[in-house]
Amino acid sequence: MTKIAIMGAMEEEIEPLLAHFDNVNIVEFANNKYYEVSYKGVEIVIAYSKIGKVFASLTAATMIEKFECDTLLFSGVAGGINPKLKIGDLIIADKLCQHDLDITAFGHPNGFVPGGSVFVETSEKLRTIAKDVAKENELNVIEGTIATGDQFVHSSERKDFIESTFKADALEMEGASVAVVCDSLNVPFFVLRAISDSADGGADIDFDEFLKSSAINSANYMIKIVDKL
Ligand SMILES: Nc1ncnc2c(CN3C[C@H](CCSCCOCCO)[C@@H](O)C3)c[nH]c12
Repeated sequence: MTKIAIMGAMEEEIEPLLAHFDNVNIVEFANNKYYEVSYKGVEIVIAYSKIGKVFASLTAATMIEKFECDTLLFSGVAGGINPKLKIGDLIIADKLCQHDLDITAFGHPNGFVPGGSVFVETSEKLRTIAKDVAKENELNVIEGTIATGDQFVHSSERKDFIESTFKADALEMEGASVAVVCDSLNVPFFVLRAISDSADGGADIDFDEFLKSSAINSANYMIKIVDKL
C-alpha cells in the first residue's frame, strides 16, 4: 500500500497543501510536526522541514524510516536561473546537486565527495506523471537541474557560479539533500518548485513578495499530481 510523503521547507510551502485535507492527525517528533491525512484511500504524511539541507535531510529520513513512506514529493519555491523561468513559473527537477559542497582543494569537482555523485536523478516515473498532468491542465512547466546550497542566493556572482558550474536552471536550499536521502533509501522522489525570485540583487525583496503566491502555484500542481498516483 503506497504511503506518500509530501515535504516543504517552510510553513508557507505546506499550508496550501494542508488546506486540501481535513481530519489531520499531528505527530510531534524530533522538534517537528508531521501531519497525517488520508486522501482518496491513500495515506499521506505532510511536513515542512525548516530551512536548509540538514533539516531537510532529517525530515526526509524521518518520513521514510519512521512513517514508512515509500514515495516522497517535495513542493516549494526556488530562485530562478534559467531566463525562461519567470516568477510563479514551475520547474520539475530531473536531477539535483549541492552547489556549496566543495573539496576542490583535493582535485574533486564542485559538488562531489567520495562515495557520492555530483548529480542525483529524480524518479522518471513520477516526472512522467507530472508532465502528463501539466499537459492535461495546460500548465507551462520546465524540466531541469536544481542546485541546492545552505545559503539564500542574492547576488549575480553566486548565481553565475552556480549556473556555469552545474548548468543549473533553478536553486534552493533543500532539494539535493532530500535527493541523497531518498536515493540512498531507494525511495522514488520528485521535486517541484515555483519561482519566487531571480536569486540576484533583488532576490530578498521578490522572495518576500512572491513566496506565498508561488508556494500556492506549486501546491496546486502537486495536489493534481497526487490525484494521479
Ligand atoms: N534566492 C534563493 N536562494 C536560495 N533558496 C531560495 C528559495 C527556496 N527556499 C526558500 C527559503 C529561503 C530561505 S531564507 C527565507 C527567509 O526567512 C524569513 C524568516 O526570517 C529556503 O527554504 C529555500 C527561493 N529563493 C531562493
